[in-house]
Amino acid sequence: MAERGLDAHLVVERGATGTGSFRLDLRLHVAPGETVALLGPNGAGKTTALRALAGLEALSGGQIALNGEILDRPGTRVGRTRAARSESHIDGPPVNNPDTGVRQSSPDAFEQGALKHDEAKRRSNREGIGSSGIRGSSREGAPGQGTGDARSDRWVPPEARRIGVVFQDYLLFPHLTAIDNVAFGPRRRGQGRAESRALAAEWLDRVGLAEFGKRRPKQLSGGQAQRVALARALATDPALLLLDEPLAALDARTRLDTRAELHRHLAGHSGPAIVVTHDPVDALMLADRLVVIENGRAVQEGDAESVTARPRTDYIARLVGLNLYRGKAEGHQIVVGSSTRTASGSATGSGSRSDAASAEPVGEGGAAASPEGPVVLVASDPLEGPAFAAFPPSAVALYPERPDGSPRNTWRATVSGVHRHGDNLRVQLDGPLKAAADVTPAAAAHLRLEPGREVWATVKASEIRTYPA
Ligand SMILES: Nc1ncnc2c1ncn2[C@@H]1O[C@H](COP(=O)(O)OP(=O)(O)OP(=O)(O)O)[C@@H](O)[C@H]1O
Repeated sequence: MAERGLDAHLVVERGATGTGSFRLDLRLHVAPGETVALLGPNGAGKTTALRALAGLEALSGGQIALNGEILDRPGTRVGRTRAARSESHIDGPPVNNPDTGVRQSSPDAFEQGALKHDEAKRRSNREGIGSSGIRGSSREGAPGQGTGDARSDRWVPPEARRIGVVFQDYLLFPHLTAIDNVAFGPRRRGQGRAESRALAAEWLDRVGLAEFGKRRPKQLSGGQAQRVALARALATDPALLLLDEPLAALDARTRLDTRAELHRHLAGHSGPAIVVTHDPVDALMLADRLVVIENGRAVQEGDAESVTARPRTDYIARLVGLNLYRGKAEGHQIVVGSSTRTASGSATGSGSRSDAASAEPVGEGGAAASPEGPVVLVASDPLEGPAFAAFPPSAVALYPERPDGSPRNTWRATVSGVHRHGDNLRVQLDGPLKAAADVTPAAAAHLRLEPGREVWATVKASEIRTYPA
């Protein structure tokens, strides 16, 4: 039986474009009713992944299956057809796809995109892609049946994919009213005008905008426009919902309300959903599972609790606000650092560790390996082998002099930067263990914290979390 939900292996390769090359290689399995957050730094490939799923960018390899139907699968005879269709989607104004809500900045851009898309379709048809967009004869295998290396090339164009997309800038058609924006998708899918408008009215009501149907996008607030965009995506009853930074353009207050509402709608959506976000709070609130991507690959995935409790890369550590180091654990000790020299004033409990394994600390603020050598941290929980050690900036205490009766982890550090962090100040520390520490403004004044100032830093063993690397 065909697998329900999304089952995708997205491989997108971009050759050198003057700014270097990029390869996305990402496996995504999203169950019906499940929401996955795609998180990652700028340029990680999140938008590329969404575009590939929506059909705006052709895969170079792998395949996309939605409820068992293959939407994109480059075959072994990749030739002009794929090149032609990818070129038509990547360049110029993005392809207009009213069903999926693809970006367009003006009616002109909309028309140009539509024309370009029509031309691409004509070209595809000439080259053997039928109106369903599925290329391949029975000789090449039935739909959905992979045949190992001799795979058939299959492609379902964006407008034929049952996918709803909400982009961060809402992408409503500016010349259409809210209700016509929402009705556009059902209309395109062949429903009558009255029926489409009735459905649109129902969806506007569901997102709390029953009274706003006659307004044009520029007469709506950011939060309202976002809700119209969501209604528009949901009105087509999509099998897959894609949301690209759905809350990014909203102010803090609207964001809070809209997030809660979006969460409700996602809970009511029976298909798989993917939310791209930079914001860990959005990810934690909206998603059942997080997939963190860096450089086009998944570096960590799991539920919010496991990812935030045990970050495995510097990016995730920053996201959740932890100091993170990679090293080698020997019982309660974990050796972090890149050379074998022990820095004076490093964490107590460290002798000269000439046997220390080379280890690479990853630290808050992009810390590199300490040039001063390894540091031995002492943690409450014992562990053996390659390990991560993590602690929050709030666990670091700073002193002008070495404190008496020091906790197990005490080291001398130099302040390299100070900036506001909520009600406190976040202090970047250089030295044998690069770290971030949070202090109150009063403590910062008392310690006269400024770049170049030498201080003593401590962390209790019970505050250091260790886990296998
Ligand atoms: N049309 C394009 N042509 C060539 N390279 C591109 C194109 N669009 C994006 N890229 C490159 O592909 C890589 C992935 O970009 P993508 O937009 O998917 O990242 P992202 O994770 O969504 O980033 P952000 O968070 O900044 O939106 C980047 O290196 C980017 O420079």
